[in-house]
Amino acid sequence: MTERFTETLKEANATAWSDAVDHRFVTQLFAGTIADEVMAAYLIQDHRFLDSFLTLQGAAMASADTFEARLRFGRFAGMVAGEENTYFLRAFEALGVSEFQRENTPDKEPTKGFQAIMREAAATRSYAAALSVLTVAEWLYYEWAAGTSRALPESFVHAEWVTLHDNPDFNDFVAFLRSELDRVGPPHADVCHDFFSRAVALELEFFNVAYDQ
Ligand SMILES: Cc1ncc(CO)c(N)n1
Repeated sequence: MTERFTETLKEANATAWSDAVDHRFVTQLFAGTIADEVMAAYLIQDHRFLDSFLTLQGAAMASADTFEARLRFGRFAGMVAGEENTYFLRAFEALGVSEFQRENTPDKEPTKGFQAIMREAAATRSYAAALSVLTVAEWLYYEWAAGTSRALPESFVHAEWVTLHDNPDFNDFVAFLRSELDRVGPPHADVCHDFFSRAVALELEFFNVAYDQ
């Protein structure tokens, strides 16, 4: 049997992929030992990630070739714009992050990098390109969140960041993204490899810079 296209993409980026999945951010998140300043710095940047992520989902919805896919993107975008966004607002409150602080914190490099690659992928109007970036973002998060049987941390700020990326709907969305990229990616393999590997590198950097204070 030939290997799945998405497996080939992941294997081509195996080192950066596992460095991100096994990052100390993840270990400390599960242990509940992550410093509040690190979690706050990460979430401030990630709330901006969410904005560009929704933009790219809109582009994927527009460029998808089936009604079924558009329905799936629509449902997921509703969850992100709803309960996931609400998690951020509750977490900022619990961590004592004010709106002033959020507005006056500059974008870090990986945040800018994600905004740029998502804009770039959207501008190609290629479903395969959009899927390559979306698949990295969701599949890599699925792997660190669902890949182990670790107990959930106590604080909702930590625990819900895990369960947002390990629940039946999220896991189904990851499976959907992979099967879509397996289906439409191979004729555009070079473009997919390019977007996929740049997105994996950004994921690793995104975790790294949460520790730069
Ligand atoms: C940086 C980053 N990658 C992936 C996800 C999952 O959506 C996220 N929230 N943030």
